[in-house]
Amino acid sequence: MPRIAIIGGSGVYDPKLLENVREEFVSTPYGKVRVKIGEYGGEEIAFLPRHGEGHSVPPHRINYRANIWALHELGVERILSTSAVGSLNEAMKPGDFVILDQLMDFTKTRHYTFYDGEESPHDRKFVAHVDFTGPYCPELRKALITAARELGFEYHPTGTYACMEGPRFETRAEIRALKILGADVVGMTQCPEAILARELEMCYASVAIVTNFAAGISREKLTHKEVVELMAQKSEEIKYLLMKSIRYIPKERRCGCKDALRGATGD
Ligand SMILES: O=P(O)(O)O[C@H]1O[C@H](CO)[C@@H](O)[C@H]1O
Ligand SMILES: Nc1nc2[nH]cnc2c(=O)[nH]1
Repeated sequence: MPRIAIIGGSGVYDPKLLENVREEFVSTPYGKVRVKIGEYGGEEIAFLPRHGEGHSVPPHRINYRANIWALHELGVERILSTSAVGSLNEAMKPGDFVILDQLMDFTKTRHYTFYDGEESPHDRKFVAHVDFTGPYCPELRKALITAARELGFEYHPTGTYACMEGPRFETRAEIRALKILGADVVGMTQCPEAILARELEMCYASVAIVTNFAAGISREKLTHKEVVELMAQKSEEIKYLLMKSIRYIPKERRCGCKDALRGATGD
């Protein structure tokens, strides 16, 4: 049973670090999910490409609830993810790694919760308001930071991610506004992915890889091609970072993630 999962974002479509990979189809109340499960470092790791194998699913159409529910069904407690981002912070350059610690949600049409009361398509029919002060697991963040430092990568131990609806990139005015609001990087997939993991009391952290300066800061036209190309250039480093991080994840969970529902339901 995999305790740890990796969710691969743009440019991360196959679990290069896993061996003896098998596929499991997990039925969830939100649909079926195909998950790869392999071995690394003597333990089972699950892998899920959030955009599908051939990047066929755009960010606003990803079935985040099915994905996170499926990993929970498999027994996953800890999720590491990658996210390709644009940078609003001149100190965060293309190719840099940012271990996210905060996010802001500007998405519009997504499904943000498992807790729809009586309408929930499962037996968790209660109302829940989870604390999300710190959206990322401190223990997973520490593992990513330690690994990035030891590997000698260009990394930033904190960063605020603004999640936009997409699939278009931003206007110059939107980036100007996000910078005033304190965002460091911008993407399209951390919400509701991070929220849903917390709602199922799973630990979640994301390593953002800066692929470009954001609209109005970059002198070039923004292209998804550039995003995927840079992610391809970074694929070995990303693999080493994930492999090393996994070794630093404590066996015992001492973070608050595992008790996220305590007090959230009013009982
Ligand atoms: O966040 P990931 O999945 O890395 O994908 C990023 O890359 C795409 C834009 O090129 C968007 O989907 C953005 O969210
Ligand atoms: N929203 C958004 N996502 C990205 N992913 C990679 N670059 C970008 C960007 O500039 N904006």
